[in-house]
Amino acid sequence: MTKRDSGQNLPQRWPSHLQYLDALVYHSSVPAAVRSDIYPSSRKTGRSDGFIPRPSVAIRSISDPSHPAFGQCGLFATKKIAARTHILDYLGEVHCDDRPDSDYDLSLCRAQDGTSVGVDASRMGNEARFINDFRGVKPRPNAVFEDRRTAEGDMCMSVWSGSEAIRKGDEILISYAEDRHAPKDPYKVLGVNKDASAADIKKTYFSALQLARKYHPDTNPDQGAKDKFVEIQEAYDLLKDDKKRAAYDQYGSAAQQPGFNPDAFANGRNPFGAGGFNFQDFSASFGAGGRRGSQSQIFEELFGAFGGGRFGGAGFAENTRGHDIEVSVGISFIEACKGTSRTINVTPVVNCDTCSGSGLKPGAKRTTCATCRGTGTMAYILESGFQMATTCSTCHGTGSTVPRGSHCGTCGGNGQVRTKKSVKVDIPAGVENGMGIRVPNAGDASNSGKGQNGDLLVRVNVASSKLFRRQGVNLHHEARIPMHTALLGGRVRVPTLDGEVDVRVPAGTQQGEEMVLKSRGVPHVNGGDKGDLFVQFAVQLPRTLTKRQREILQLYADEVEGRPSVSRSESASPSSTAHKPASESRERSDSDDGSLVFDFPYSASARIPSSALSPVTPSGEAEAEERTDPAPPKDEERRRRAAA
Ligand SMILES: C[S@@+](CC[C@H](N)C(=O)[O-])C[C@H]1O[C@@H](n2cnc3c(N)ncnc32)[C@H](O)[C@@H]1O
Repeated sequence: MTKRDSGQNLPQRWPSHLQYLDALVYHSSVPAAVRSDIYPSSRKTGRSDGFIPRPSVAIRSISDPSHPAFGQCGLFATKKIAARTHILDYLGEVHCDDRPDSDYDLSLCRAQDGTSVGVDASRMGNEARFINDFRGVKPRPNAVFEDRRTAEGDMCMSVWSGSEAIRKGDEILISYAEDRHAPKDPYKVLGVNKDASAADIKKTYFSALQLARKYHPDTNPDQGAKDKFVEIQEAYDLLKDDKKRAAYDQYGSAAQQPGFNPDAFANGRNPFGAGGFNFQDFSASFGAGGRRGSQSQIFEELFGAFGGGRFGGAGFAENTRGHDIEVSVGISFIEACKGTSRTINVTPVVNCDTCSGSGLKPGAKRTTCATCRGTGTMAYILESGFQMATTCSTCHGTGSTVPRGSHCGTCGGNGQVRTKKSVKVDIPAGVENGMGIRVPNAGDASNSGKGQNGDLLVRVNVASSKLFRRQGVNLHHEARIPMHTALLGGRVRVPTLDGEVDVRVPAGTQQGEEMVLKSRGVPHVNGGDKGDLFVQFAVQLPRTLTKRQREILQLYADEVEGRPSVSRSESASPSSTAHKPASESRERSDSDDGSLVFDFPYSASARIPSSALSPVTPSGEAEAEERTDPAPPKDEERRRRAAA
């Protein structure tokens, strides 16, 4: 079974467009050989044995603006989870194709033939897909990934609590930067010292051959044994080659990745070239070239600022840069049109003032990091098949750790703390809903304390307006005018961004006709001319009429329809022009069917002359230059309507 019955027992907040899984699903990109390697049971149905019907977790929205995944979701403990406890499996689509755009693509394992196998939960998965990375949220993760074989022998990635219990209500946070599939330390695998001679290594290898044979796939069908055999072989292959060994000694496991270029690595560039890393940058949406580096930079879409780790999408250079902080601000429609500013409170990671970022008590010294052996980097494999080095999560790229008892009392040895800061953000006129502003360097300090700060990314939510509808830089306003103003002409008060103006309504204005108030719209966000304000007339018909109004209109109707109206005209107002016999006040014309009809009683011009539209106002003046009308009814059509 791969999917729950739709709508049944789905976790709360499970997105309706995603398929919920009970077990891993195998994508067609997984070759048969790899499939039998990682999925020997080939069960068609049935649960993965790691599935817990009601995991002790719940998906919740992240409502804290200082959380780097603000606005997204995270996974939280609904009850206390004891230390080193299996929480749930990371389920999704097992695949071997490239998924560089997926933020939910985890490295599952490397098949025996070296094929990189991923599990992608972007389209389907379970609660585990909502687990966020710890960086920018907490100083350390409280959960770990552990790849394992299920009872049936299928490969699977599980999430376990770490060395401490997870409290009820805590967010489950993991480090996506570690790669459990990176090659292991070859010295440790063979059990030799770092300074062992080539002869010693060879000797150890051959004496370990006995052990290796025990693990040879031909003699031991167990998958764990196969892995062990490959491990020993790979360790020896590396250490027997002087060049490879020297590179490993210098750069750690990153040097074991295909295509590794030590020169590029040494220069701080991506040592594996550009291929495969689909690192997105914020695209400057307004005007060519963007404005990165200016005080505030506009970008069209916020992307997950999640950098590095198991998921595709980040480049090597990102490792030295601090995390971006994402926040949202709400502004009014008018503020968006005219520009505004906001002071935003953030709590970025900064270097500790007490120890100047060293993490040490005065006089104490750091020791070489045991995890990365001082390189500050760890390797991991992208689903694209490329591999990359990333910051060591133990020493955060510094290559060293603080000995017990030597920690700085303020930062606890991290060298960094979170601090409250207020950042003034200028929001330019013309900003549209959902756009973002980048404030360079206002994000977290880099893990190593040496790289560039991350940025502050401010998403702007613009409230809608009751008066205006916005289309790009143009505004639209519906001006309601009474029937008599439409018929006889008059004035209407129209709101603009700079206050109300009086606009002259020409006699004979039709429902839906528009006039344009030039340059009364919104400025382009990157400068340039303002748009226009389109005023559309909505003619309001009275719902009730007085007796006198009814009589006047009846006279009008009689005239239009060519009926004699003698008796009624006696009771109508003597001043009314409608008293005149229809034949005197109206041109007559013959209809197609031979009956007599009267033309519409005033001249409805298709275009209102601009002179007629010049508004006169004490508070402002708007020049209406153009007008677009619905096609005027043809004579024939008018006659038909009148006859009807
Ligand atoms: C596996 S998903 C985690 C679940 C995600 N928050 C959601 O609601 O679907 C990974 C994505 O979450 C976001 N994310 C998770 N942890 C983050 C962190 N520490 N900093 C920034 N973004 C993070 C990034 O957008 C990343 O691409």
